[in-house]
Amino acid sequence: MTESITTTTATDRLFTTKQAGGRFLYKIYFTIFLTGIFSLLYYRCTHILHDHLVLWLLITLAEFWFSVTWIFQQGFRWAPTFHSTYPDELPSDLPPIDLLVCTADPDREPPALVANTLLSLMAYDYDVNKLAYYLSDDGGSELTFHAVYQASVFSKYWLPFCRKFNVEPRAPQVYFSSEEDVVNERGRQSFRQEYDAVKAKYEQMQEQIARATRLRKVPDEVRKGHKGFKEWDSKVDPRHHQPIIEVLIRGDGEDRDVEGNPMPTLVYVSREKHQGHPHHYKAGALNALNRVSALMSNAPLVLNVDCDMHSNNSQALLHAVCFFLDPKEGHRIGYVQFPQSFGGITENDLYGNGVKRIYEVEFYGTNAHNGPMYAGTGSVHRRESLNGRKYDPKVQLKVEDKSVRGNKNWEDLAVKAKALASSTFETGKPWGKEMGLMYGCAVEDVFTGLVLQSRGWQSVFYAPERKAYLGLAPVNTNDTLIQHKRWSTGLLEIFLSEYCPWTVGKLKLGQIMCYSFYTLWSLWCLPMLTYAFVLPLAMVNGIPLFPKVSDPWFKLFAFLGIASHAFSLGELMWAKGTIKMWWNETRMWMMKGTSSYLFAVTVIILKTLGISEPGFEITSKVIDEEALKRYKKEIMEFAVASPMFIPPTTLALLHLFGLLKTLTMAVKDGLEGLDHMFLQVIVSGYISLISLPLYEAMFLRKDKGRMPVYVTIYAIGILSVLLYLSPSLM
Ligand SMILES: O=c1ccn([C@@H]2O[C@H](COP(=O)(O)OP(=O)(O)O[C@H]3O[C@H](CO)[C@@H](O)[C@H](O)[C@H]3O)[C@@H](O)[C@H]2O)c(=O)[nH]1
Ligand SMILES: [Mn+2]
Repeated sequence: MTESITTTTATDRLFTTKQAGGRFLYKIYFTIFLTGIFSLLYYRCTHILHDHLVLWLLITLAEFWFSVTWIFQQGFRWAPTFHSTYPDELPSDLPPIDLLVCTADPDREPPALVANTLLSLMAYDYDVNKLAYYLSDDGGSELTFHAVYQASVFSKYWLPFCRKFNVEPRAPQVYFSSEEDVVNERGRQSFRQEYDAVKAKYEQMQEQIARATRLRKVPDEVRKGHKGFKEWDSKVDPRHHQPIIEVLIRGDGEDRDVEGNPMPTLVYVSREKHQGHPHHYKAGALNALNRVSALMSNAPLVLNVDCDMHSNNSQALLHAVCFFLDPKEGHRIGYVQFPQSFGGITENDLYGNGVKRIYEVEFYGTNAHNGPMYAGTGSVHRRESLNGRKYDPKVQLKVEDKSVRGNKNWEDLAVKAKALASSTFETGKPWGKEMGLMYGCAVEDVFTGLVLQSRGWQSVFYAPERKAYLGLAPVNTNDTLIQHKRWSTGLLEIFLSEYCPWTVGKLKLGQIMCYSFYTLWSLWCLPMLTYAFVLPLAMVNGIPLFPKVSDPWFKLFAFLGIASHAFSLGELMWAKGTIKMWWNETRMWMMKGTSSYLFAVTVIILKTLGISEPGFEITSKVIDEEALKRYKKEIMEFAVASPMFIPPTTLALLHLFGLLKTLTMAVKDGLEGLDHMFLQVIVSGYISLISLPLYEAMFLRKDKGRMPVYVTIYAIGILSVLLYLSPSLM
C-alpha cells in the first residue's frame, strides 16, 4: 500500500492526515470475498444434511459467525489513515504534562525494571519544569520504593548526560548494553570521560537495586538516606496498608541535577489498601494517581505508561502535544495513543505477542473513524476528558495551563495527598463510573477509551518513525494464554455493559464494527471449537461435511480457505513480518481460540451467575536462564500443568488421530473414499502440521519446558471419551 491521497494540507497545522492509497484494489478483493461468503451461506442453506441435522446446524452457525467477524474486521481494513506531526512548529511555551507510571508486584515486575522505565521517561526532551512523575506501587513494596529512590539519585547524573549528548534510547539499561555511541564518538575525549563516569554511577545503582532485591531487604545505611523508608519500619502487607506518599524530587527549580539544572518532580505513591474495600486493580491505581497529581501539579495533559514499557524516543511527548495544540482539530482530541511495541521478541515472534497486526495494521484503520481504542500504556490524555467532561462541538476547548506551580510546601502536599489516596476516598463519588478510568472490567483501558469516545471525544493513533515505547511481552505459552484470557474476558464485559458499542451512541459505523470485533472476539471460541471438534469427529465416523472434490461447490470452499490465508499472510508481510511469524501467529490464534477465549466465556458465565468475579492476573516479567535459552531458539515453553493447555492438546491429538485413521482406511479401501472427505482431511492435516510443536512437547522433548505429563494424560482421557461417545452423538 502506498500513501498518496492527501485530505488536508499543512498551513499553520501541527498535524496532517492522509489515507492509504491503493484502496480500490482492496475494494475489489472485498467485493469478491464478500460474494464468496454469501455464496457459502447460500450453499449451507440449500444443502441441509437431513441425516445429520445437528452437525449441519453447528457447522452453518460456525461459518456464519466467521463471516460476521470478517465483516466487523472491515472497520479496520477499509481506510487505513496516517498522521504526520510538525513538532518544529510548536510554540516555545509547552503545556505541562503529568506522567503516571504503574507497578504492582516486585516479584513479577522487578524493581530494576521499574527504575529503568522511570529513568527513560524522566529523560524526555521537554521543559523539565513542566513535567511531574508519579509512580503508583500497588505492591506497597519497600524494594520498589528503594529502586525509585535509587533512580531519583542517579537521574541527577543521567538527565544532564542525555541532554548534553542527545543520546537515544534513554532507558539506561538498554543504552549501556550497546556500546554504539562509545564507538561512534571514540574520538571525543570529553564524551568518553562523561560516559564512563555516568556508566559507573549507573552500575552502582544497579548493584544497589540488585543487592536489595536479592536480600529482600534494604540495607540500613541506604535507609538512612530518605525518611520515606520509615513507612516500612513495620511490615507492609500489599493487600492491607496505609497510604504511602513520598516526594523524591521536588520540581519547580527546588531540586537540581549535578550541573545545577532544575529537575522534574518525582513522587512515589502507594495508595491505601484495605481488605474488604475493592481497589479496582490498575484502574483504581491510575485514578488515585490522577487525584494526587491534580493536587501536586495538575498538568492539563496526562501520560500513562506501564512499568514494563520504557521510552525509546525522547521526542514522543512533542509529537503528542502537536495533536492537542493543533489549531484546527486539537480541541476534539481526547487522547493520543502510541503503539505498543516490544523489545526482545524473537525473529518469528513465537507467541504472536508482538501484536504487529493490531498496531501496524488495525489501529491505522481506526484513525478513519474517530480514532483508536485506548491501549492502557503510551497514551497521553487530556485531563479534562478523563475527568468526565463531555466534548462539546460549540466550545473550542484549549489545552489551558491551570497547573500548580512555584513555592510549594511539599510536606503539606504529601499529607493532603494521602487523603486522596485513601481506600475510602471514592465512596459515594463518581470515580470509575463518570470520571477517571472505568471500573468493573478486566481491560479498563479499552473500556475507558470507549466511554470517552461515546462522550464525543476523538482519539489519535500515532506511530513515530523511531518507536515511542518498547515493552515486555509474555515469553511463555501459559502467560500468553492467560493474558489473552484476561483481555477477552474484559472485552466481553464491555459488550455486556451499558456501554455496549451497539447501543452507546455517538460512534461511527466503522468504529462500531471495530469495537464489535474486539469486544466479541472471545465468541470466536464457539465456531473455532465447532470446526475443531466437529470436523474430525465427523471424519472418524465417516460423515462428510463439505462438498466432494468433483462437486462445483468445492471450488468455493477452496477459494475462501486459500484467499483468507493468503490475505492474512500478505498483510503480515506488509507489516514487515516473516512467513514463519505468520505460521506461529496462526498457531497461537488457534490455541487462544480454543483455550483463552473458551475460558473467558466461562469466566463471564460464572460472573453472570454471581459465582465468581474476574480479577487481574499480572503478567510475569521475569524469565529463568534455561527458559530464556529455549525462547531464543523459538522452542515453545509449557512447563506448568496449566488447564489452559488441555483444549489445544486434546484437539491436536484428535486431528492427528482422525487424519491417520482416515488415511489408513483410504489405503485399505481405495482412494475414491477420500473424495468425500478431502476437505476434512486437508483441515486435519493442516491443524496437525501446525500442532507439531505440541506433539513434540508431549512426546519427544525431555527439557523442563515440555508439556507436563498430567496435561497429556488429561488430553488422552478426554479424547478417548469423545471418540467413544461420538458415534452415538452424530
Ligand atoms: O492491581 C494491579 C494490576 C496491574 N497493575 C499494572 O497494570 C499494568 C499492566 O499489567 P500487565 O500484567 O503488564 O498486563 P498486560 O497484559 O501487559 O497489559 C495490557 O493489558 C492491560 C489491560 O488488561 C492494560 O492495562 C495494559 O496497559 C496493557 O499493556 C502493569 O504496569 C501493572 O503494574 C496495577 O497497577 N495494579
Ligand atoms: Mn504489560
